[in-house]
This record gives sequence, structure tokens and C-alpha cells, in this order.
Amino acid sequence: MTTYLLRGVAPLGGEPTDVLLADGTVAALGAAASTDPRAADAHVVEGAGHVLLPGLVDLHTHLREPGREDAETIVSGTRAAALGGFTAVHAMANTTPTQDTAGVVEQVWRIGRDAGWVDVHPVGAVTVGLEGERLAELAAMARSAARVRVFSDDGKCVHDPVVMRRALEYVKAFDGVVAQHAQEPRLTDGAQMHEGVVSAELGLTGWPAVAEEAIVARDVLLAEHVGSRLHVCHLSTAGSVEIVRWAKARGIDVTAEATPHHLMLTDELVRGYDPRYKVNPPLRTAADVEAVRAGLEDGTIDIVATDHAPHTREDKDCEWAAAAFGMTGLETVLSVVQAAMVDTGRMTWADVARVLSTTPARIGRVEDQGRPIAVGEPANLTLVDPAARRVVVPEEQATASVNSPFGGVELPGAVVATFLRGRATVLDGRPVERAAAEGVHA
Ligand SMILES: NC(=O)N[C@@H](CC(=O)O)C(=O)O
Ligand SMILES: [Zn+2]
Ligand SMILES: [Zn+2]
Repeated sequence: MTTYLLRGVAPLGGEPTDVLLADGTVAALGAAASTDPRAADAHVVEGAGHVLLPGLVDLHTHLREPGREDAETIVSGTRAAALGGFTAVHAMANTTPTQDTAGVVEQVWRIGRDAGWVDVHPVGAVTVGLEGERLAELAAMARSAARVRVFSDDGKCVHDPVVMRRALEYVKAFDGVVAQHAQEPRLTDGAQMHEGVVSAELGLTGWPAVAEEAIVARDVLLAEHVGSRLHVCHLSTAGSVEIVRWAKARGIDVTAEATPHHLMLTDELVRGYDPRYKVNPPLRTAADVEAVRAGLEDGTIDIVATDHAPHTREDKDCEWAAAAFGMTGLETVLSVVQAAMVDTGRMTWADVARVLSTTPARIGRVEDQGRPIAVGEPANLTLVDPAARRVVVPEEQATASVNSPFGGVELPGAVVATFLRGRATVLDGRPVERAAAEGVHA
């Protein structure tokens, strides 16, 4: 295995230092890194001005395999994840067949492991076929080789309060968490965008903020009643932030995520009827974007998760009403968080490490990720150049789909390198095919 000497990098944006990666771990730091005998034949990465972060962990990715390999495969999606700085992703359960049995989650986990770009942690469905009626075999998925800890019907809401209560009770046995897609179905019947001034002007059926907030409020109370862990997916309204803030103050064990698009984009973009901006939950108002940023800044919102939702051109390049909901995000999230939170002075790089690595790893109970950058720790790391600027070109990304809302937009920052247990998956901003990394010749 290649040894790497990262020269002059800034761990969590702090003082520049040298970091030696050997035998899959952080082997030495500071002066000891270059004097270590293993540094003699190391591959040197000149990292002056670059920030070293723990490898990013996504709690919410749609990899689409099995079933929609025309939109994404586990290989294309995890390669995109590595390029985005990730070393682990949680793969959502709304595949075909659904990830609702031990067999399906083990298959996804194994394909991810064999691909080797990032660790793939399959999310288990809460209910059979995401139908919201019967609980899926949660314990069997938890005990399978995939060791599922996050359960979600994402794409759909577990709307029946009895089913939600049972799921919250059941996952306690294996320290699991229910990740809820908070959307009251009756209040969002036929909804096409956020309900507000813009939807009224465009004459599109709106999706009221209360449809999200009513479920978030109900679920924090259920989690308190049951004494279980709840995670709120892609929180998008100012009211939801307020409810989670209240719940945390009350001691309820709730965590919440924000997506990069809800940190940056508003429903004003829908005026052009470009389906790239069609997403669930919908883009909200500028006041909601500000509330989500403030919630992330003060810790009410625990993490940023991409909700990377690739869709084929056939499913996206059509009239607004017929287009699928969803946006890609793996390869732009770090840049969006830098633009929205770091470059605005609201968060430090240490905060970025917390919301994109440490805390998502903890919520997903992934023990070897999101670790401190310290000697002896597994070398799951991401090196970022914050001074870089680039215009996003979806066609040039590794994801198999082109439905990025940031196409044509200039964003700050670039992932220079990603290391998975000491092996480079990305170097000089380019993917390192595993055969090359292992010195295997075809
Ligand atoms: N976010 C989306 O708009 N779409 C997601 C489902 C989801 O996250 O709810 C998808 O699977 O396409
Ligand atoms: Zn969702
Ligand atoms: Zn999703």
C-alpha cells in the first residue's frame, strides 16, 4: 500500500503541519511525519493552503441500484461521492426492489464494498415496500452483514402515527434511528412547489410549510413518548427549525439535517419552470433559507446531508408537472457549504467537519468514520483547497445524471484528495481507479 506524506496541510483549518498516512492509519503528525522512516518512499502531496478534514459521511444518498441503474449505479454514485470528499454514504431504501430485507441490504453493501470508492451503509426501509403499513424486517437488516442502523421510507413519509410509534419502539433494540421524510400526504396532494407568493402567481399547486412542520412536531412528541431516537430528513422551513430547537431544549433525542440546496436556493427559481429546481421538499423562501442557515450555525440542525437524487434526462427534461423530484449533490456539497457558511463567516472548518463527518457518523453509528485527525486513527480523510474556484459542469461530473441545480454556477473550493483507510480514492482532484492504486496491471 502506498504511503502518503501530506505536506503543510491545515487539519480542520488550524495550524499547517505534515501528516503521514501509512498502513491505513494516520501514522505520524508534525515533525515526526517527515522523519518517520516510512516517509522516505512516500508519495508527497504538497498541501500548502489546503484544509484537511475527516472523510465526509453522507447520511442521505440515493444510489438507485437496484432498479434504476439508468440514473445511477452504486459504482457511479460512490465514485461521485469520493470526488465530493466522502468516505462513507448511507444509501436510501427507495430502490426497486426496496431495501426492506436483509438480502437486498446485504447486496447493496457488498457491491459498495467491492467497488471500493466509499463505505456504503444501506438504509433499511421502515415499512415493506415503503407502503407505510407493515414494518419491514428491521432486526434482520440490523443483524445482517450490512449492520443497518438507519431506517427510512424516504421519498415517502411514515404518516400513520401507530406505525411510526412502533418503528421508534422497535429500533431501540439495536440502537437504530428512524429518519423521517416529514410530509403530511393529504396536505401535499398534487403539490408541485412551495406554497406561497410564487406558487400563487404561477398557478401551481403549493406545498404548505405546515405539511412538513405538522409531521416534525408529531414525531418529536412520539420520540419523547417512546424514549427513542428520531432523525428529521431534509428539514426545509423556518417553522421546522423552531420545532426542533424546542424539542432539543426539552431534551428530546432528535437530530436534523439540511441539504445544500435548502441552504442556498429559493422558490423564486421556479419562475423559469426549469425542472432542475423541482425537489422534495421544495425550495422555500429566502426567510426559510436564512432560518436553515441560522439553525445549522447554532446547532439546532446537526448535519448537512446531500439528498443526492439522480434522475435520467427522460425523467427530468420534461414539463414541470411531469418531471421527477430531486437534485444531485454529492460533488458540490462541500463547495455549497463553504459558500453559504464558511465564506460568510458563520462556520469554521472545524464546524464543517462536525456537520459533514463527525455527527453524521455518530447518528449512523459508523464507528470508524468521523474520527479525530490523530495518530493511530483510520486514515479516512479529505483534503480541500478553499481558494479554488470552478464553474459546475454536470456533464463532467462522475454521477451518471446531470440534474444538478448548480450547473453553470461558479462555486468556491475543490476536493484535492480523498483517502479511504489510507488508500487514495481521489488525487489531484481526479479519481484513482482501484487497480492503479493497488499497482495491479490489467
Ligand atoms: N428529494 C427528492 O426530491 N427526491 C428523492 C426522494 C426524497 O428524498 O424524498 C428521490 O428519491 O428522488
Ligand atoms: Zn425525502
Ligand atoms: Zn432523499
